[in-house]
Amino acid sequence: MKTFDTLFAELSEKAATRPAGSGTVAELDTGVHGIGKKVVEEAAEVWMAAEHESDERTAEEISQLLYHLQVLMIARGLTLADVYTHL
Ligand SMILES: N=c1c2ncn([C@@H]3O[C@H](COP(=O)(O)OP(=O)(O)OP(=O)(O)O)[C@@H](O)[C@H]3O)c2ncn1[C@@H]1O[C@H](COP(=O)(O)O)[C@@H](O)[C@H]1O
Repeated sequence: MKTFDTLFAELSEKAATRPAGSGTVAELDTGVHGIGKKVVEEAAEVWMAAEHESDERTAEEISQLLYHLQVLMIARGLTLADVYTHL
């Protein structure tokens, strides 16, 4: 099963090698402004799912929020350690 850390490694590799067809590369190319909008959108979807939908749908929306947060971290050049130090 993929974890937060293994997804981050995968996305970092995509950012470095920029393979054709990667949604991550396309999202990175929208910049911090575009990625930030996705983070806010997914956060709202997490909230709505938690209030009104199933556990599975809520977990799915949370996974999407985590994905977009990781893309934002990579766009800003942040590492996992940069974030973990604040946990
Ligand atoms: N985990 C994710 C992931 N989560 C979310 N997303 C993207 O975020 C979008 C979800 O945002 P939207 O709300 O716009 O989508 P939606 O169709 O409305 O979906 P819902 O929110 O309504 O469920 C998806 O369509 C994907 O483009 C993801 N895109 C990629 N990954 C993983 O990232 C890795 C690299 O992906 P690529 O760069 O595309 O190769 C792979 O392991 C992927 O599984």
